[in-house]
Amino acid sequence: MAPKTVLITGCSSGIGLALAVRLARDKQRRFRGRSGALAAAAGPALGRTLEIKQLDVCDEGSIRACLDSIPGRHIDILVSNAGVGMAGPLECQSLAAMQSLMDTNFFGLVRLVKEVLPDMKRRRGGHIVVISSIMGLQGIVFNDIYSASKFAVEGFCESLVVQALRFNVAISLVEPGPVMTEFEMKLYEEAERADYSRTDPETAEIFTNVYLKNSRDVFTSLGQTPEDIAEHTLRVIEAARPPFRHQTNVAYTPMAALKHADPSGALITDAFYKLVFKYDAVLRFGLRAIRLLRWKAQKVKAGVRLLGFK
Ligand SMILES: NC(=O)C1=CN([C@@H]2O[C@H](COP(=O)(O)OP(=O)(O)OC[C@H]3O[C@@H](n4cnc5c(N)ncnc54)[C@H](OP(=O)(O)O)[C@@H]3O)[C@@H](O)[C@H]2O)C=CC1
Ligand SMILES: CC1=C(/C=C/C(C)=C/C=C/C(C)=C/C=O)C(C)(C)CCC1
Repeated sequence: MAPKTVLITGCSSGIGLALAVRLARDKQRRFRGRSGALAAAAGPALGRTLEIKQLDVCDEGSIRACLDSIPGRHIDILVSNAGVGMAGPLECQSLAAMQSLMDTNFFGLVRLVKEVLPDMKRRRGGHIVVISSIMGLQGIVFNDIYSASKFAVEGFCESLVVQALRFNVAISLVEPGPVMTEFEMKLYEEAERADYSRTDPETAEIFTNVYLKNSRDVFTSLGQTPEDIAEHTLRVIEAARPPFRHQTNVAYTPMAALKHADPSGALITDAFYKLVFKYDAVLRFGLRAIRLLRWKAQKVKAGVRLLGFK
């Protein structure tokens, strides 16, 4: 099988970086890629199965220049990963910042697909893999704009997939829950800088003392590594019949199921309300228990390695 050309956006850190490194180091050398800035992590794969390119998903010219530099503009797999986060009370966020987030997370994908899909349709083959989020299926308190951007991504792909299939082009949405990357750190840094005088004291208190505190615990207890997401994405890429949706974190599957179990929306809204405002002690206890179990599991794994079993 000839190696496949993969274009991954947003490779300077996090999921994009882990995926680019994973594909470039594929033992069977099935992938050839061009991506963002990641020379340091690429090691010996650089220049052989990995090439680095500048690409701004908010700039059509930059996308076109990147594609034009690829022989025959031939891309087998596009991984649309570039994205930014935003969390906090709506009143504290400027419209310009919201529009910029939509421009990256949603229109960035649209710009890429507009450039790549016609070539894939002509060739009657290709795969567009989109790093969406569990928040593209269910909103989470104080993530109003970010979640809206991922809902837009999901709606766009859901509409497009049927037409694409007619041309033998697959579309897949990868839907991670929390992942431990710079994404999380950037959110906390922004929260430190935010001007909470733009909202009422009660909302500010809920965001900083309830949401942010629990969110940190959620990331440490339920968060996946970017390498985990790279493995999940690889499985989606390798599949003989790629799934349209793929959730990476089983802890979040009940959340999405609850939404669809009750079309009125009462079940899921009520569950979230209670988790945030009523049973937060239970939530914290549960998260602590999960952290402890994960820590124990790591120790066991390390012990097994030490004994030479792996
Ligand atoms: N971390 C998480 O908890 C989750 C993340 N996701 C999604 O995963 C994707 C990757 O995020 P993650 O790895 O966590 O975060 P990181 O912040 O580590 O990585 C984001 C990447 O996107 C790039 N990027 C941002 N804007 C642009 C742009 N205009 N053009 C090109 N590249 C850009 C960044 O590059 P640079 O900084 O150089 O601009 C960076 O390489 C995002 O789409 C995010 O929404 C989904 C679920 C959970
Ligand atoms: C589950 C849960 C919470 C937080 C979830 C978070 C913080 C999820 C983050 C997901 C991300 C970052 C997805 C990125 O695309 C709360 C509201 C604290 C309390 C209620 C239960």
